Amino acid sequence: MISERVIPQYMETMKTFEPRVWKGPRFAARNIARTTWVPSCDLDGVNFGHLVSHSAKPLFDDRELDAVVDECEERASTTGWSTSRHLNYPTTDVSLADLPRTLDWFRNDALPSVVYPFLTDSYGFVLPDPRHLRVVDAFVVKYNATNGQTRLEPHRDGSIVSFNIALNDLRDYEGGGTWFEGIQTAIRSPKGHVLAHASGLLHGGHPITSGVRYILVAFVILRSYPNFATRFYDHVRDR
Ligand SMILES: O=C(O)CCC(=O)C(=O)O
Ligand SMILES: [Fe+2]
Repeated sequence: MISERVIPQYMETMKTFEPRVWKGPRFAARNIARTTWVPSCDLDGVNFGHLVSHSAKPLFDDRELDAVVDECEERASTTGWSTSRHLNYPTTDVSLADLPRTLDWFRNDALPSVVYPFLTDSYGFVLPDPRHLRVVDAFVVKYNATNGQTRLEPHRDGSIVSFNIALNDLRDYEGGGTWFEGIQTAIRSPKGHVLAHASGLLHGGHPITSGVRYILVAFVILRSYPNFATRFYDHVRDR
């Protein structure tokens, strides 16, 4: 059920997404409104926070997101979409490693100034300072109701925290969203919103019934924490 077991490669791939400069946050992370689900509980039954965290506002401009989709479609028009990058639960995707403009924006701006602060603020009960976080895989996923993949079956990612950035508008497709088995809900994320979750939660891509949905998905680990998938094990095992 765990989709990613190729952990040794993460030591190499994390270098691709390492910020060259650590910019300060764009917003004070504590001021980012968010909706949360799935309370975490430690063994004494104490809840320290929630395992799913969704920004209540867009954290990126349309211009930045449109540039990601444009570069991705431009690249896919020559080399095609990949459907074999993830072994057990493959998405139709393009790696950010193949999108130079997007990669530069992602590693040097989006991660250090927006997403990492959002994650450490959402998961302060387990994640330390943003500088310890490392993305090990990041890719643009396309769901297409008429020609291509429409869903992703429930699975668990092999990182510590996963997040996705919605790259297009909810009106561009029907259905869709990130499905969480534990709450029996698909969270439909408006353009620019960031949806983060403990990677080990059982989740999937809810089927779209019309249109096209684009998201940027990334898997995050802690630099120097070797046992990634089980970091949240006590929290996710029944969910
Ligand atoms: O479509 C989604 O919202 C989920 C995608 C996902 O879980 C993944 O790519 O690992
Ligand atoms: Fe996933």
